[in-house]
Amino acid sequence: MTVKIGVIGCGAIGLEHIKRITNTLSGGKIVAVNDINENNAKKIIADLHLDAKFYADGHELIRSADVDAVLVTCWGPAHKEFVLEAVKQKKYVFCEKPLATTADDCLEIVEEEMKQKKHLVQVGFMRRFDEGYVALKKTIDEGQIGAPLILHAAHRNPAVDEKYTTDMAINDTMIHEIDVLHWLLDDEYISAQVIYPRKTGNASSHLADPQIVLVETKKGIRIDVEIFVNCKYGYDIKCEVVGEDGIAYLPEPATVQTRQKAALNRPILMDWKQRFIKAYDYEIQAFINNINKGQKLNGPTSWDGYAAALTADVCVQAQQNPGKILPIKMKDRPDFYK
Ligand SMILES: NC(=O)C1=CN([C@@H]2O[C@H](COP(=O)(O)OP(=O)(O)OC[C@H]3O[C@@H](n4cnc5c(N)ncnc54)[C@H](O)[C@@H]3O)[C@@H](O)[C@H]2O)C=CC1
Ligand SMILES: O=C1[C@H](O)[C@H](O)[C@@H](O)[C@H](O)[C@H]1O
Repeated sequence: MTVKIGVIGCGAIGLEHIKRITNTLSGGKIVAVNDINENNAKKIIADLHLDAKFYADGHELIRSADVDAVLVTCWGPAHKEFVLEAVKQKKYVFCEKPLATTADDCLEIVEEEMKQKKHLVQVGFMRRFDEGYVALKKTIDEGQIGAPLILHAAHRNPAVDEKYTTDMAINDTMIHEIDVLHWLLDDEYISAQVIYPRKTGNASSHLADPQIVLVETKKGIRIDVEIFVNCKYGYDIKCEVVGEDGIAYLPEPATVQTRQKAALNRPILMDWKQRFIKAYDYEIQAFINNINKGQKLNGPTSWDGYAAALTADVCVQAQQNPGKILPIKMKDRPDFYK
């Protein structure tokens, strides 16, 4: 069977996913696209020679009998309405992070999905599908470094534009660490604290950059996440887990090392689209395969979307109260999501 897919939001990542489904992955076909920028959406249909229909209304796309599953890749504040509609129509939906912009909105989606008694939602936290993070989790789960005690992480972008704001460092950027680290450690967060080092001269006047977020987990693990979105040198993601018997590191992307002109060189990626390109492929292929085989979705769920949004909400409050340690109080996970 081929999964007939409709895409809502044909911007940067929407186009990436349309290309991968059309040219790289198997079992899926783009049959419908929507975007408030109609011309851009129609240009993608033409440029990629898609056998797809443009829908002026995302909700109509979701309700169409020609669409089996929906990709929500539009602007974050518009995610909730489309995910909720898809769930109500009993359609599978892959929603790029964030699931919704507030924890309460995520809970509305959780409630609706439980009402449907079927796992219909996968959230685009692709690092859980990244080979490096999967290998790092295997090392930890096998006890190779003993009990994890401390985790150091860094999320560095070469630069961001003027529209990027201090809170986006949490709810747009660090949200990846928020989701992947508690999955990696099989643990839950209990508090968050934000501190601000000396500001880089390469950041806009309105933006606090870099930032350090300190998180404690239920097991007592202490996590520090550096977010530095104007680091200039590259798109660089770090994760170091300090255990009682050793240390484990997130593998660096495979790049060729050269020795020339009295220097040792290894290129560093500059673009998130390249750094996690296989993880994006794996997450979307898993979504398609599970639908095709009638299997339960095995990616991040609506509940994971809620957990990330709630943690991000507290981290944003911690940004506004520098140095203050704020509690993270998560609702109990329903059996439906265990
Ligand atoms: N998983 C990942 O690594 C990444 C995830 N993202 C997420 O994907 C989403 C989109 O990000 P980008 O593609 O970078 O943004 P973008 O701004 O390039 O594209 C967003 C598209 O959505 C359209 N749009 C906005 N509101 C809409 C609405 N109500 N209905 C239909 N279309 C609408 C815009 O016209 C635009 O074409 C965001 O939630 C972002 O957080 C973005 C980059 C990487
Ligand atoms: O989701 C993303 C990208 O994947 C990058 O990891 C972040 O740096 C970026 O801010 C965000 O849009």
